[in-house]
Amino acid sequence: MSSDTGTTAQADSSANDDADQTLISIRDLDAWYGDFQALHGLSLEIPKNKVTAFIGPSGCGKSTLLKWINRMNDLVPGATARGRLSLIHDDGETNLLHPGLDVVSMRRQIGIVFQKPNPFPKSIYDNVAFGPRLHMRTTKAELDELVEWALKKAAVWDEVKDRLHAPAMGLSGGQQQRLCIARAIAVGPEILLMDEPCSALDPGSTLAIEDLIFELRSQYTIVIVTHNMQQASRCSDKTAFFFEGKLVESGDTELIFTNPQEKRTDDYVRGRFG
Ligand SMILES: Nc1ncnc2c1ncn2[C@@H]1O[C@H](COP(=O)(O)OP(=O)(O)OP(=O)(O)O)[C@@H](O)[C@H]1O
Repeated sequence: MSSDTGTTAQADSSANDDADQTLISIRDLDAWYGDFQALHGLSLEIPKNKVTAFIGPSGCGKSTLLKWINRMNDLVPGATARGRLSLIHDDGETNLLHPGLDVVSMRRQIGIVFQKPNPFPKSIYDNVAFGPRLHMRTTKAELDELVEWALKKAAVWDEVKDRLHAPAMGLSGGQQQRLCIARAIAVGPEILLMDEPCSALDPGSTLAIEDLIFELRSQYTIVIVTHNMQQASRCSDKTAFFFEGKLVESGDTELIFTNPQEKRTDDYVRGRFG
C-alpha cells in the first residue's frame, strides 16, 4: 500500500532485459492538458546508468513525458496524468505521480537541463553553488571543492577556472549549457533529464555535450529528448520512438536504427517524415 509520500516498500525489480536494471518504470501512463490527451497508455522501462533517447516528430509527447518524470507539469494549469510512473530502488518504489510527493527533494534526485541554457544572472561559482547552498550544509572549503568537482565533471572547468566570479551570462552558449549541467549535478542527482540540450548550440559545442553525456552515463541515468537522429544514435544506449502520444517501440539504439520492428520507426529514423 502507498504511503502519504508515495513510497512503498515492495520494489518491483522488473528488469527490461538481463543486463539492465530498471530505474524508472512507466506503465499505462495517460496524460492530458485540459481535455486534450497528449499521452496514451505509455509503458516503458528506463534502465539505470544508461542513456535513453526519446525521439519522434514534433508534438508526439516526448517533452510531456519528460516533464511528468520530474513533475514540471505541476506548474502547467490543467495538466493531469494517470497510470504508473515510479522510481525503482532496491529498498522500495516511489510513485512519482503521488499528490503527496515531496517534489523539491525529488528534483534533487531528478535534475533537468533545458533546451536553451538558462544560467542564473549570477557568477559562474554562484550558479553551481546555488543548489548545494540551498540543500546542504557545507563549509566554504567544501563548497569550493564541490563547485570545482561539478565543473570538472561537466567538462568546463579548464575554461572557467580563472574567472569563477565572472557573470555566467558572459560564457558562450556551449559553455553555459555545460555550466547548467554542472549546476544540475552539484546537488547529487541520480537522474539527468535533458530536453533537446544541444538544439541552441553550434556543432562544436554539440559534440562537446554529446561526449559529456556519454561520459556521465557511468554515474547517472540520462534521458535525452532529441530531434537529431545522429545525436540519438551517437550518444544513447536505448531509444524510444513516440508517435501521436503513443510509444511505437523502444529498445537498443543500434537495433532501433538498423533493424526496427515497426515500419513507422524505420521511416522516421531514415528521415522519411517528421
Ligand atoms: N502547456 C500545454 N498546453 C496544452 N497543450 C500542450 C501543452 N504542452 C504541450 N501540449 C500539446 O501536447 C502535445 C505533446 O506536446 P510535447 O511538447 O510533449 O511534444 P514533443 O514531442 O516534445 O514536441 P517537440 O518535439 O515539438 O518539442 C502537443 O500536441 C502539444 O501541442
